[in-house]
Amino acid sequence: MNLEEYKGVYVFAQQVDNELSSIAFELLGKAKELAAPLNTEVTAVLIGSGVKGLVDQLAEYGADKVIVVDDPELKEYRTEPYAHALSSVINEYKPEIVLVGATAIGRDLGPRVSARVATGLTADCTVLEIGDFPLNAIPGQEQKHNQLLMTRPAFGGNTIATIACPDNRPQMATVRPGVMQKIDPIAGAKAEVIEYNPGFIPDNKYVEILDIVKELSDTVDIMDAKILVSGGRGVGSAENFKMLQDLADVIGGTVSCSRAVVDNGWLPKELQVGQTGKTVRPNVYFAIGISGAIQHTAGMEESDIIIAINKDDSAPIFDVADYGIVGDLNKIVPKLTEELKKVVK
Ligand SMILES: Cc1cc2nc3c(=O)[nH]c(=O)nc-3n(C[C@H](O)[C@H](O)[C@H](O)COP(=O)(O)OP(=O)(O)OC[C@H]3O[C@@H](n4cnc5c(N)ncnc54)[C@H](O)[C@@H]3O)c2cc1C
Repeated sequence: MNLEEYKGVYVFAQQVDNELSSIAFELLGKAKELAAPLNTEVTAVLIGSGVKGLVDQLAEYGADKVIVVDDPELKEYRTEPYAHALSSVINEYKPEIVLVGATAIGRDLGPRVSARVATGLTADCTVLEIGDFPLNAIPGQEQKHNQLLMTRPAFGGNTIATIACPDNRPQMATVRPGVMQKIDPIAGAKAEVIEYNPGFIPDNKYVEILDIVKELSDTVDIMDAKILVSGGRGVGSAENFKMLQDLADVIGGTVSCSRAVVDNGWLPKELQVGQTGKTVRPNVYFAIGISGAIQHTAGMEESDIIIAINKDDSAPIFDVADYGIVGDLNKIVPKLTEELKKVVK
């Protein structure tokens, strides 16, 4: 493998029902940052059926080029044709870096594609940067420059590992939604468009979709909420979450929770924040009766303002909190709700 042949930072621009997923824009933001020290371009790979109309949005969020693979076989996500499309793009255009969202689709697609193009993939990265590998080379050891350094929690979140892929290309990573920042869209930006179709031959490996049943939810996605009122085991029961809901109602917030709450069956998994839940970045995050385990803080520490309420003044949540209230949540939360009612119109 001649590594010099591989150029450019590529992003799998996930779309569902011909609507781009937020992760596509987040990855473009990161790709732009990575492309600068490499002096290279950002390319979005847009795969679907009738998706050409989405090209301009990708340009506005940072794509210099968009490779469009448009085929009726790609209308709904199916592993085989999508893996064929993305691995064919990689074999044809030889990117140096490929970023994929760690969504349900990306988690299925990324590893399969990396195996097909015979390279490595680091899953669930929280930090991506360009640097030297190994960081501290011992005398006589070759240090490679301009490598993609991919950082992710390891061993159940108890340590942080930085992984590189120095001998193969492309360097592939999946990134969880909500971790990377989108750029402010540049209105009217245009990208070079390349249409590419590797050909699709439906065979008995293609899954036939008989029906799609959409789940309807009346709760706000916690990843979109500006204010989160998050409760932990300290809340004590499912019924006691009514107290957190009352607070959320007054300030226009959404209730979320720690994993202990989900494990106890008090709230559904879709409301869980953290390493095995969702990564959130609201303007205000209330952590009520949450100890602040690393697996929880990994999913919320980027919030603008963190307010912790805990009866234990040595709880680790206070290490990441901007404001802390030490005391019994059963007394503090109703008082806070009453006081806020007076000021919030
Ligand atoms: C691989 C792995 C992945 C994980 N992923 C996640 C994840 O995604 N999200 C997540 O949250 N966790 C995750 N965990 C679990 C995590 O390690 C913690 O066990 C969990 O976050 C603890 O939840 P908690 O803070 O609600 O409960 P606890 O740790 O039990 O803390 C309860 C807190 O409430 C306080 N408290 C109790 N009563 C009151 C009161 N009356 N007033 C005020 N404060 C009170 C206590 O002082 C305590 O600090 C994961 C663990 C592993 C191993």
